Amino acid sequence: MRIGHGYDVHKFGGDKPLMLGGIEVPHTRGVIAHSDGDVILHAVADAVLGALALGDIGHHFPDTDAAYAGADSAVLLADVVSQAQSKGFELGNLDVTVVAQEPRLAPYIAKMKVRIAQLFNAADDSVNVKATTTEKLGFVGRKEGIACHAVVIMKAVTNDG
Ligand SMILES: Nc1ccn([C@@H]2O[C@H](COP(=O)(O)O)[C@@H](O)[C@H]2O)c(=O)n1
Ligand SMILES: C[C@@]1(CO)OP(=O)(O)OP(=O)(O)OC[C@H]1O
Repeated sequence: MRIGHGYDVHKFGGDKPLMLGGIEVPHTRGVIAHSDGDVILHAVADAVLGALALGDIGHHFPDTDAAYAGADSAVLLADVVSQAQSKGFELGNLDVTVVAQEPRLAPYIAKMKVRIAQLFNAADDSVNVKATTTEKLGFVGRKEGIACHAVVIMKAVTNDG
């Protein structure tokens, strides 16, 4: 088993829809990013890459590469999952904490969970997504952006079935 941690931040702004956990979350503001700016999927991808000692998403999908302009982060995560499979690893479990003063995410958490599990070809109960504010403290509290932490266990694929 291998453990990995991922962390990402994106600043509110721009004119893109707000993508979080692979779904569009209705909000007055999106975030500034080279890709679609899905801070949850970026943290998750970094956690998986970390678990397998494969670097980070900036290394695999550089923000200087026009190929990733407006990229669907679900496609980037699927690529990372495929790299993990090639190394003989699959999802054990994933725990995500998204840190946002706004918008209120509780109504969308279940859908994010299902979408992320789908991207791993894993059972829904392998994935947990939770949200917290920072009680109006710091850049998140000032509603300047959204942060996300992800912790993952990747387990070796067994062929005893
Ligand atoms: N963007 C957010 C942040 C939090 N929640 C939910 O509210 C609960 C209380 O948040 P605290 O910051 O006081 O811990 C939290 O447990 C989340 O369920 C939310 O929906 N959206
Ligand atoms: C996802 C990538 C893809 O170009 O760009 P951004 O959307 O800017 O996201 P970030 O988390 O800053 O960095 C990783 C990038 O490689």
